[in-house]
Amino acid sequence: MTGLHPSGAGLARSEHGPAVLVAGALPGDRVAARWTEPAPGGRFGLADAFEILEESEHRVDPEYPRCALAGRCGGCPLARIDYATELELKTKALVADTLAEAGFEAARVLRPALGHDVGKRAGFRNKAILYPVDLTESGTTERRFGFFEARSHRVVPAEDCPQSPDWMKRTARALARATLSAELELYDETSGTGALRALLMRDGARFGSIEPSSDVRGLAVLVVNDFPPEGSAEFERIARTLVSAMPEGVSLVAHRNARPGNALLSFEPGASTVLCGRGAVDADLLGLTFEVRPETFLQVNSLQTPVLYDAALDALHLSPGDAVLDLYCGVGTISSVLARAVGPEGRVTGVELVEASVEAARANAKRNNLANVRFEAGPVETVLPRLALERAPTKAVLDPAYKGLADSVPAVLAKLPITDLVYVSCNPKTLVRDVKRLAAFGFELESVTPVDLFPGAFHLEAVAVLRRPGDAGS
Ligand SMILES: C[S@@+](CC[C@H](N)C(=O)[O-])C[C@H]1O[C@@H](n2cnc3c(N)ncnc32)[C@H](O)[C@@H]1O
Repeated sequence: MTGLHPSGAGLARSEHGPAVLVAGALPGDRVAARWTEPAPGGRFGLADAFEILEESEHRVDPEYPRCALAGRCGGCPLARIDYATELELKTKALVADTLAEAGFEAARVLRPALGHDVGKRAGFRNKAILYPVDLTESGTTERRFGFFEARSHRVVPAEDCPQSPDWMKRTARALARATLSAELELYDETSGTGALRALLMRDGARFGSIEPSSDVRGLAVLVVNDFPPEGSAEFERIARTLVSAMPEGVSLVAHRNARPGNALLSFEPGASTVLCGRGAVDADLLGLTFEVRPETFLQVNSLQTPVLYDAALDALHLSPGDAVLDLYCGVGTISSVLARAVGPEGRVTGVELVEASVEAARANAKRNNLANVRFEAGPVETVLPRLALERAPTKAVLDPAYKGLADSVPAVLAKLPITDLVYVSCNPKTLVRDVKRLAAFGFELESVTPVDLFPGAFHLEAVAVLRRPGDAGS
C-alpha cells in the first residue's frame, strides 16, 4: 500500500493500471487482494477481500487499539495507524500538497503540526451525534445508538465511543431504552415517516482538560421528525418517560426537524422544546465562560481548542488598544479572548450568520464582563461592507465554515487598514484558495500551522498567518 484514501482505505498505486482502494489495509502493508476494475467514470478499483503478506510498521498493536470500535464504525478510519504517522500523512496530503499545487512554497511556510499528546486523546470530544437503530432478534427489539459505518447509512452501535465523556455513554443507553418504551418510532429517510432521527449531545466542557468530573454539565438533544404539541396528553406521556431516564446533570431538548436530507437541525425558530433542565450548558475556555445551545457552534475538541486559539492569537501580536475584527465568530469565543487581550481601550467586532449564536455571543460577553466587544448578525459578505466601525481595525481573525470565504470578502477586507490577518480553517482546500485571493490584495502568506482537532479522522484544522504593509489599506 502506497498511501491512504480520505475514507481511511489503503491506496495501492501502480504505474500500470488503476489505483486500488483496500478498506482495512494501511500504508506500508503488503497485501494480496481480490479487486474489481473502477466503475465507468470512476478512478479507483475496489478490493473486496485481502490478505496481509507483510504488516506495515505503522500498525498499532491490535491488542491495544486506539479504539475498540476501530474498523467497524466509520468515525475514526485512521485509528489502526500510529498517531505520529497519521499526523504526518494528514499534514502532507491535506496541507503541504494543497499549498504546493496552488504554487506556494510549502517548505517555507509550513510549520510543524500541533497534535495531541500521545496517549491523551480518549474523551476529547465535547459533542457527539448518534443515530438510532432497532435490532430485533426472536421477536424482541433492542434499540441502540451508534455511528454510520463508512460510506453507508448502516448504524453500528457505539454508545461507548471512547472519545466521548462518560455521561454521554450513560445518556445514549438510557435514551435508547426510553425512546423505545415511549413508542417513538425510528425515522425512515426514504418515506419520511416515523419520529426519531438522531441524538445530539453537547458537553459543558472544561476546555484544556478531560479529567472526569462529578459535576456533569450535559445537554442531550433528540432530533425528531415530529413531536406532539406541547401541553397535549401525548406530549406529557412521552416527556415523562424520557425525562425520568435522564442521568443527573443532563438537560433534555426535543428538536423538530421534518426536512428530508442530512442536515441535523432545522434552525427554525421554536424548533427546540426543553423537556428538562436549562436547554443549554456552560463551557469554560481559557478562563472565560460560554453558553452552548443545541444550534450554536463550538469547537468539538476540548483538549486542542485552546492550542488552536493560542496559535491564532499569538500570531496577531496584540497590544492594548488594538481594534480587531473576528469574522464568523460563532458564540464569540475568539472575540472574547481578543477583547480581554486588547483591554478596555481596545475594540473587537464579531460578525456571525446564526442569530442564536449572536445572541449567545452578546450574553457571553456580558457574563464575562467584556464591554469592548460588539456583535453583528448576518452574512459577513453583506454585513462587512456596511459595518459602521467606531475605529478602523488593523487586525483580523477569519474562521469561516468549510466552504470558506464568499467571493467578495477579500476585496472588502483589502479596503480596511488591516496589516495582520489570521485565517483559521477546517478545510485546507478552501483556505489555500482564499489565501491566494487575499494575496492578490497584498496579503502575504507568512505561515500555515496544522492543528489536529480530529485525531483518527482524515481532517486537520489549520491556522494561516498573513501580513500586509501598514499603508496598504485605503
Ligand atoms: C468554524 S465556525 C467558527 C466559530 C468560532 N470562530 C469558534 O471558534 O467557535 C464558523 C462560523 O461561521 C458561521 N457562518 C457560516 N457562514 C457565514 C457567513 N456567510 N457569514 C457569517 N458567519 C457565517 C457559522 O454559523 C459558524 O458559527
